[in-house]
Amino acid sequence: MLLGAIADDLTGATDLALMLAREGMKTVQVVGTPPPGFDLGDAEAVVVALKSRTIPAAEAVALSLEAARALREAGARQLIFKYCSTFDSTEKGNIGPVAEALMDFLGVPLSIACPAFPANKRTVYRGHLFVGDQLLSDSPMKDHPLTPMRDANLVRVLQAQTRLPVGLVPREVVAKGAEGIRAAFAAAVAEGPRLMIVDAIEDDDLRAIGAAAAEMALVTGGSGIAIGLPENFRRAGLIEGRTGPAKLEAPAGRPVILAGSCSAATRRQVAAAIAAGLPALKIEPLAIAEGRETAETVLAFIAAAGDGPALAYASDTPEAVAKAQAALGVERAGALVEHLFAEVATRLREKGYTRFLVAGGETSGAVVQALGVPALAIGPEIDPGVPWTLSLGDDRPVALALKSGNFGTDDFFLKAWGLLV
Ligand SMILES: Nc1ncnc2c1ncn2[C@@H]1O[C@H](COP(=O)(O)OP(=O)(O)OP(=O)(O)O)[C@@H](O)[C@H]1O
Ligand SMILES: O=C(O)[C@@H](O)C(=O)CO
Repeated sequence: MLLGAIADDLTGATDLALMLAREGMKTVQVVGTPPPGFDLGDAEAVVVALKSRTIPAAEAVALSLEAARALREAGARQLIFKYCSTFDSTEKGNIGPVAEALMDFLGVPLSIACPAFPANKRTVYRGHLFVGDQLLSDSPMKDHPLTPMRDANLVRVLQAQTRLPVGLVPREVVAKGAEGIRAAFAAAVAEGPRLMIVDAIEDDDLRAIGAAAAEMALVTGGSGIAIGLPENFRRAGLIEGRTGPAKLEAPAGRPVILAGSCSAATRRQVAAAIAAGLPALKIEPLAIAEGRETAETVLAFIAAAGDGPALAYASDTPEAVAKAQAALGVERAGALVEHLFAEVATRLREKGYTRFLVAGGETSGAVVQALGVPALAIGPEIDPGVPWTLSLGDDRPVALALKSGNFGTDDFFLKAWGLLV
């Protein structure tokens, strides 16, 4: 094992694991910190998926340190702390506190922070994060229920979360390539900044940053920050070049789509699936609360839908979500949907369903936890940031596509199945 990663949510971990696999590392994703002796096979990279994005900072730090210790003990020479490409955090954290604690743990003088993921239109320029053509603070992320992002200046955002001085490696330095970036890192160590936001607007920037960070014990960022790291190990003769699988051999069984994400991309995907004639059942939190919608009603719908994938979705407009939240409370509205999907997924597996496409990070977390999946092998890319995966270490394996809310093209729910054999 060469590279260890700690991701602050499940779909983010899958996103990173795909990046590492695509760039040629044998990669395994584990759900939570693996216990001592956990069989990691011949993995060269291991991504630990935590659920630490919005929990209290002290808890996020403790969980991340536990994962870091396990990864180091398993042999990791370099660690990645993976967070969202939209830098999802609050004034208190958890990006700053976790990065700081991991630097202390590893005893390193300098680390970097770069959420850029150009394939999904997240770029950093002069320290400012863009989502497509908009500054982060003008994007829909400004209204996120848990981590509203109202400042696009990442130096300022990160500085509010850490005692360590935060600096910037601007694009004109990144454009000089690995040598130039390495010189900027050396200057920072001499001058005082300990955490550097690094500009990146295209994959070549990230590859140069990766090469410059070959000796850095900790890097932090979105999945894009990993794009250039496998090449360092390849150059050192520690891994062989190889490309990931084009298709995934999924266990025989029926398919289903469970969408608990209300993000704009997911809502477009739901609309496209309905327009294409997929059997679709809309689930409303109020109907669950009043007992009108239950696991039985959802299972009956899915069973009646035939052999192709049926869609059960709670995805709704911001207005409808706000209404449900006003009636039930934010937490209860979310929990009702998550628990229902978790129960439906468990019972579907008992009925022989083996192919699950789940939309939404929290929703995926609830489903994977309910299915008791300990680890995931990474299969082919459906869209940037979303692979098919195969559950590992359980006796009834399932194929899972765990989609971050805002990832994927509009026809994602339709085209994903073509990558399974
Ligand atoms: N109609 C609804 N009303 C209120 N809450 C809902 C509704 N539908 C889903 N939810 C809840 O909203 C939350 C959506 O979070 P989730 O992380 O699954 O999706 P996302 O935020 O789009 O994805 P990601 O975290 O990957 O960006 C879940 O807790 C889900 O149960
Ligand atoms: O980086 C991203 O955007 C995703 O992997 C993610 O973490 C979404 O929650």
